[in-house]
Parts: sequence; C-alpha cells; structure tokens
Amino acid sequence: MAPSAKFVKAYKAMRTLGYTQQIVKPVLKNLLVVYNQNWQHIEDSNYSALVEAILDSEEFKEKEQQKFHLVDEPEEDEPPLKRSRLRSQTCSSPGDSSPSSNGTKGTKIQPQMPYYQGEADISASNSSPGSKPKKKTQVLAHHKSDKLEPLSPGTHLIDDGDTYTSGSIVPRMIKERCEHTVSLEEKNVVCDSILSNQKNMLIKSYSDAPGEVELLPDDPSEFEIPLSLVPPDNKKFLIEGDSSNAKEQFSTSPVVINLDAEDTHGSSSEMDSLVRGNCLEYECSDATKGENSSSNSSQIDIASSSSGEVKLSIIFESSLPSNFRVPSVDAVLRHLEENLLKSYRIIQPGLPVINLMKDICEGFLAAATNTTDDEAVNCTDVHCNPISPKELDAQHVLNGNVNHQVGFCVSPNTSMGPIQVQSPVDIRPQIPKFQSLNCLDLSHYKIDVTMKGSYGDSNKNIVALGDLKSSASSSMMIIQKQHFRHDMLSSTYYIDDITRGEEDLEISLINEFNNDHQPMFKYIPKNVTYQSAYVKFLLARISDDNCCSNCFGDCLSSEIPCACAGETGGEFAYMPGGIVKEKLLEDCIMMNRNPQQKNLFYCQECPLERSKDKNLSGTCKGHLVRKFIKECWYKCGCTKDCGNRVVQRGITRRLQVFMTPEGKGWGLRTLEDLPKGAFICEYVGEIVTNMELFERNSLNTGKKHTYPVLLDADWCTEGVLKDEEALCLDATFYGNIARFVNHRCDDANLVEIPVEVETPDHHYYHLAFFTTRNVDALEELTWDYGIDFSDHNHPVKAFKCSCGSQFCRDKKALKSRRSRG
Ligand SMILES: C[S@@+](CC[C@H](N)C(=O)[O-])C[C@H]1O[C@@H](n2cnc3c(N)ncnc32)[C@H](O)[C@@H]1O
Repeated sequence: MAPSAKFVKAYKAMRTLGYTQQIVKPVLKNLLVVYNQNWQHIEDSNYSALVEAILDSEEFKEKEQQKFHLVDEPEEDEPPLKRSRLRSQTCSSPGDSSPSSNGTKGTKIQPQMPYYQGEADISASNSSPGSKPKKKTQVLAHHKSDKLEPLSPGTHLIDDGDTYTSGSIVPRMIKERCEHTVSLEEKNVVCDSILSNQKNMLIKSYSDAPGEVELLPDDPSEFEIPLSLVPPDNKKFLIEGDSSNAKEQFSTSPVVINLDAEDTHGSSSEMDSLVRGNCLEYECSDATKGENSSSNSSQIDIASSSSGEVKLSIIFESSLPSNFRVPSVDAVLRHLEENLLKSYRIIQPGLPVINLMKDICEGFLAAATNTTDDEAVNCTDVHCNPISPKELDAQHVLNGNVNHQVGFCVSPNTSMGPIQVQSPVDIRPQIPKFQSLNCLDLSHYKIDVTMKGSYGDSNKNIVALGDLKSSASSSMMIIQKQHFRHDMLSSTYYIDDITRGEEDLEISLINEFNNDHQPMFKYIPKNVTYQSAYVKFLLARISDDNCCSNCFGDCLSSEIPCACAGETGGEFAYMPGGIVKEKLLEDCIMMNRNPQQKNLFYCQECPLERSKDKNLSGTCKGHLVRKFIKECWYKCGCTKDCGNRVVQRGITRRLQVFMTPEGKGWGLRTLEDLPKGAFICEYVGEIVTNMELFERNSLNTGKKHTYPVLLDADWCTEGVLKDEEALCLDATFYGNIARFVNHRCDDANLVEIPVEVETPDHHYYHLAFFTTRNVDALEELTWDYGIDFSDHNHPVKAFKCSCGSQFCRDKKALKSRRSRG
C-alpha cells in the first residue's frame, strides 16, 4: 500500500473511531514521523491503540507543553469534541475561562515508535474521545476576548450584514496570528504585506461538527486574515451574502475558498482542509489524493478581502530534482511562459503567467459578484492559511520539502496595469534533505497573486479549473472555452485566433494529430527592433525623395509611373488586386531555384573582399542584385487604397496553422483557393544585428523554431556592413505566422520577395511571401529555405527533410552519399 494511502487510511480510521480533527492532526503528524522511519509498523496497527499510545506518550505531552506553553487549568466539564476544537482552532485571551481541551487518558499500549528529533509541530490538542476531562489548558494569547455564539447546522448567522448558512466560524486576527508562536495555525501564518494591509477581513469557517461554533468577533473589522476552515459536509460551502446584494456583500464580506477540484469528495477534502489549514498542509494535500493520484499535484486557493483584493495561491507540487536551486521570480515566470504553459493547457499564445493569474483573480471577482447561493455552494473547501516562509513544518524540512511563496500584486481595477512583485521568492536555508521512505517527498511552489480591483464586469477568458488526469504536472486545466468548437473531437486542439486580434483576420491553429500545443512565442504583426539594430526610416528623413509625394489616389491607375515605381525601373510590381506581376514573380522564383543563375553585381574594388584582408585588393566575387518591390507608403501623396500598397496592409487571406501529419511539426496552410502571385504574409520577427543573433544562438541551446533571415548580407551593394549593423530577422520569440512555414525543396508554393516600404537604402526591407502558383484551399504553404543539405560544415545543422518534393535536395544528397559509398 502506498504510504499516502496508508496515511488516508489512518486518518479515516481515527475519524471513524470518533477522534476529533484536533486529535487526529497531531497524531498524524507523529504518525508521519514514525511512518517515515518504520512505516511497516503502521500496516497492522490498531489505530485506536495507536492514537492512544501517541497521546499518552511522554514525548508527545512534553512537546505539546513546550510548544504551546500550556498552562494547567482547573478541570471543567466540557464535551471533549468541542473542547478540543476550541483548543486548537481558537485563541483565547489571558484569563479567558472558556472551555479547553482535556488531557489524554490513553491505553497502556506503547508501540515502539521513535519520535524524530527536531520534529516541531505538534498540535495543542491532547484530548481523547470519550475520556473524562482531566485538566483544562489555556493557550496564552494576547488579544481581547472573543465572543462565542453557538449555532445549529443550517443556521443563518448574521454578522455585520453577512449571512452564513451553516457550520462554524473561526475568525482570526492577523495581528494575533503574527504575534503568536503558540499554535499550529500561527506557525503557518504569513504576515503577508499584501494581506496584512487589508482591513475588515473576516473568515467564514465550517467545522466538521455542524452546529459547533467557535469564535465570532465582536468587531469583524479586526480580522484581517482568513484561517483554515472545514466544510460541514465536504460540499457545502458558500460565499456568504445573498445574490441580490452580492456586490455589497462581496465588498464587505471576504471569503476564502479552496478551488482544488480534486478535493471535492469524501473525507479527503475534510482532512485536506484540516491539515492544510495547519502544518501538514502539503503532505495531506498529496495524501488526500490517495493511490489514484500521481505524485504531482497542484491546487489553487483564492481569497478575497473586503477591500476588493483577491489573493490567489497556486501550489505546485513535484518531486525535487537533485540540482534544485531556488529560482528568481523572473526566472520562474520566464520558465513557465516558455515551457510549462502548454502542459497546463493554457492555449492563449504568448500569455504571460502573470496575466493568467490576474485573469483568474478577475474571474473570481466577476463570479463572486454574480453568484447565486446555489452556485456558491459548489465550492468545496474553505481555506487560507498561508505557510510562513520562515516557519516551515519540521516534517517538510526533514523530508527536504521546500515551500516557495511568491507574492505578486496586480494593480487596481480590471484593466491591465503594472505588476509589482511584492515579496520575492523566499529562499530556504540549505537544509539537508531527509531521505524518507514515503512518497511525501515533494517540493511546493506557491505563487500568490493579489489583485485589488473594482468589481466591474469581466469579459476575460474563461478559466476552468478541473481535473486534468492526463497531465503529469498538474490537476489544473485552464482553457479558453470559447476557442473550442462543439463539433470538434475532444482530442482536437484548436485556437481560433493565435494573433490575439493583431491581424485583421483571425488565424486559427489546429492539431488533430498529436498532443502538441502551440509553441511559446509572442505573436507580433510587424517587425520590432530587438535592441541595437538601427533601422533608418525616421521621420527626420521625411525629406528624402524616395516617395511619390505629388501623387494622389491610386498610383497604379496613373499613366506615368510614380517615383516609387522609379525605384524598380519604372515598373510597378503589382497588378490591380495586389497580384505580383508574372515577370517579377518568375524572376524571383528562378533566382531562388537556381542560385547559379543569380543576378550578381561585380564591383571593381570589392569592399567586402578588402575587408577580409586589408592588404589585398581582392577580386570581387559578386554581390547579389535582388529583385525587389518598392511600395508607396504614408509619405506618398496617394491614398491608403493605392494599388502599390499590398504588404503593408497585412494578411488578407484566410490561413490556418496546423499540425502536419508528416512529422514536420506545425505548418501553415490556406483555407481558400489562392491565385498565383498572391501576397500571403510577411516574415515577421525581431530585427537583430548579426552580433546579437550570434550571441543569441550561442546562448540558446534549446531547439530553434525559426531560421533567422539575414536581411542584407548578400544584397547590400552600398559597402560592407559591420556585424553590428547587418540586420537579421529572428522569429523564435516574437513572430507571426510565417514562423510556421515549412521548407520544401525547389517546388515550394511560396517565394520570398524583398519589399521596401519605408526606406530605400536596402539596409532594411520586409520579406514578403507570394504564391508561386495557384494553390488550392487546405494545401500547405511552403517556402524553400535554400538549405544546402550536402553542406555538412554549415554551423546550423539541417533537419532531415520530409518535404515530399520529387526535387528534395536532402534525398538527393543522401543518394549521392550512398552511391559514393
Ligand atoms: C520555421 S520552422 C517551421 C515551423 C515548424 N514546423 C514548427 O513546428 O514550428 C522550421 C522547422 O520546421 C521543421 N521543418 C520545416 N520544414 C521541414 C521539412 N521539409 N522536413 C522536416 N522538418 C521540417 C524543422 O524542424 C525546422 O527546423
């Protein structure tokens, strides 16, 4: 039996035997210690005897006394159940004679269960079911007396305008919690700067004993931080307040909800809540998932305050690798964005994690302000008891478990705003890892996001929290529901617009072949300069005579070619309708297919060759003279509809990114029939200098999504560009759909043509794709990357080509290699 299952079993058995959570909790903790060391003893144990033995043991009592500074009180007749709960979940003021726990009177069984030295967190409870109260203890605390009001199950408790439907209420004060070092709860409290600043925070808590009431504050405004709660029947939890008045209720009635979808059933939720609310938080979070769950899990806790702040905690649990190092917040976010989002089923392209978290918070606000009572009871658990980064549970430490808490504060109101990292990752001291036998060897990543905001309508993407059994890394699935068409197979992965509205047309992405999700990159519709690249089309150069400032209307309809056409020999590149003229198209295709027939320009004193060796004059090896297009632009006198403006208007054809069945990865296809010479898209990416690209490539050892396009190295006839000036396009991190165009040898249906829009100096141009022939709807769009598959010395190792072309150069190279032996 898996240790976690045993743990659950032990818990259930103890609860069945009638032990209160407050007894079970410390006992389980002790049990865990034993368990780690000698778990086979547990297998056949009589749990009743076990509990009694633990409670009766001298070590247990001693530790409990030390830890909680318990003061013996005169015996008082109180039902043990209630007393124990009061003892462990409430804090009494000095001199408070409210009921407290009795001592333990256990059996004489003393199992050989070594207590692990250093184990620190032991509950204050030491009562035993059915036992006669032996003594009363009092927790020394420093706060004013709390008012106690009993409720029966289902009773509506009106407090400060709030309505509670059932259960117990355990409000706490943050000050008290931060000052205290006496209880398990205190140990777990983070005096978080975010939460601690909140006023009027009140917690609704539900015990496992319906009708049992804990503390109710005289002044709820004193309660600033929520504590852990247990729902009465594992299902019943509500956001208090009636729906008619939900907004006001919400603003004055903070709630704390655990939305862990996996904890919705059975007593596991109860236990999970119980233990998470205390020091055993993570162990039991895992334990409750029992045998069925993987060792990895996650949960989301969301809390809101009366001031409109929503705090989101995401706890991600996974096995600690041996090279574990605490990363920076930036590193975590970057890593998530680059690598992990897809495993969480987050389909939004380039979605920053922080935005996702903010969306969740906003969704919570929106839901909270629109939720009816009926809907509200779906929440499964009530919990917010953040673990103090400074005070780790000893068991965690011993198990080498680490809790990283990261706080983020998302700026006010629902519009996007700057994000402040409020509390950076807490760096754990170097704790020797305890090699335990059990399966609770988890690391815990807890990311808190806090959003203060107005409660305006949110039309943000839907966030669904559910069970993602197929995912190895998380039980959380976050999807954009609206992006799934109903007629699709459940296995189809589909996004309706990967451009996020950046293009005039939506461009969908579909995968019907495997489980790959959209690669991480940021969609940009136009090139952006990365850093050092200097692109010369400044407004200061508006006086340059490279435009047709005297034109008006549509230049194409003018009888005399305009100045822009003069740049390309007095000929416009386009026909009406934006189709590239046949001659230009064929020239460009030819130049690509037959490099040996490239149009070369030879200079007399080649600056390029001279730059290689200053002492030699150097014979010019020829510079490529590329055919190009010069478009009119906004410096010109023509209108935006001018027929000589095509590429700058962006994508106009219906296209789709799809998963290719041939193993080439993603590809681009057309969803409509295309004529020959039609503009498809520009190759968009980051404009980087040669130097920057080199640095990137040497840093980035991971797989590349794109082939950087060298913009002007073989085209510039104006002199030799230094590496820090020569421009390249890299679409690895920022790009458009062109980054998905796959290679096809020789007979690709796309050809790239340089297009000048803003600058005439050939230093920078747009690389535009046009169709080389008529293309049918659903055909894949391909481009000949120009790779020489026989060049094995090339620094970039070519992929194994599966273009399927009869002219495939890779296959030819392979054949000739084979024939050479
Ligand atoms: C610009 S990306 C094209 C999009 C890419 N398929 C993806 O999934 O992101 C270039 C990469 O696609 C793959 N690829 C492109 N054309 C290919 C071909 N003909 N055969 C095999 N793989 C190809 C190679 O992995 C190459 O490095």
